[in-house]
Amino acid sequence: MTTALTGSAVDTGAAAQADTALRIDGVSRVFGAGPARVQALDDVSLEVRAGEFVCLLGASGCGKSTLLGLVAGLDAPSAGTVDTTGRRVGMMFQDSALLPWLTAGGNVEVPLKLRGIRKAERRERTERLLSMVRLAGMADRRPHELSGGMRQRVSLARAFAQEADILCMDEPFGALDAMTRDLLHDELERIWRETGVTVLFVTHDVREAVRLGDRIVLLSSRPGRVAEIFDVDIDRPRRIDSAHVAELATTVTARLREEVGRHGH
Ligand SMILES: Nc1ncnc2c1ncn2[C@@H]1O[C@H](COP(=O)(O)OP(=O)(O)OP(=O)(O)O)[C@@H](O)[C@H]1O
Repeated sequence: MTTALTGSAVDTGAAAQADTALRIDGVSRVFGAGPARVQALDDVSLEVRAGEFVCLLGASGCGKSTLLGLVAGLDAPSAGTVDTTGRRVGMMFQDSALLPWLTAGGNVEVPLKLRGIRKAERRERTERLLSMVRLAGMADRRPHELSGGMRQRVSLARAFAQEADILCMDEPFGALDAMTRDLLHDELERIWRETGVTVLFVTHDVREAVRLGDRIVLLSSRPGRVAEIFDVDIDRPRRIDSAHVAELATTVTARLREEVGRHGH
């Protein structure tokens, strides 16, 4: 496994199976011991199809980021297995985490550089990635010269520069205003459809999960378990303020409330 500032590339070497991109089987994760012991995840199982967009939804502290870290190979389960079927895994975080001394283009180039791609090709790919997130011509700007939304676009371009088959996204738009977030949902959906990447997207925003996901995996808290899986049977492209999205969001929210109530949060 190689771990870089921008994320990680993991290849488990397991036999790739045509349609299953990710198999999580009986996964538990315990942190600490004695009175400080926290069971973050308990017996989580989930299969994700290649090209599927799965949203992990749950209350704060239910283990969403822990599960993502296990898939990305940044952490190991206490029990159970995570099989990424030989596929490359990439990461994108809430904080754009751009390197301030590099330009937007320089930041996007980092994963390409780490993979030993030559300069001319790096430049070409970076330009393509920046236009994909509608930042063509911005390659020479430094992060402080960009708005929050633009920085997150650069981060999105850098995430796609990892050329991952499975992209783990940990609340990537959580800190953005609603309008910018809306635009980035559109961009992400478009790029996801163009690239066919498998996405595992963590959020605690129900509407965002319904807007983006093919399926929504609702996790319960303490310990994190799969409480329910919702199929999102709404035509794309979706609008976050559409009646269909609102209707399913109401159902999911009610179920989420039930889970939160059960644990006295
Ligand atoms: N390295 C660690 N050491 C000890 N406890 C940890 C560690 N990482 C996570 N935890 C605990 O495991 C539980 C799950 O944390 P995690 O960050 O995965 O939740 P989350 O659902 O992503 O939360 P949020 O939505 O607030 O980001 C929490 O109780 C957290 O305190």
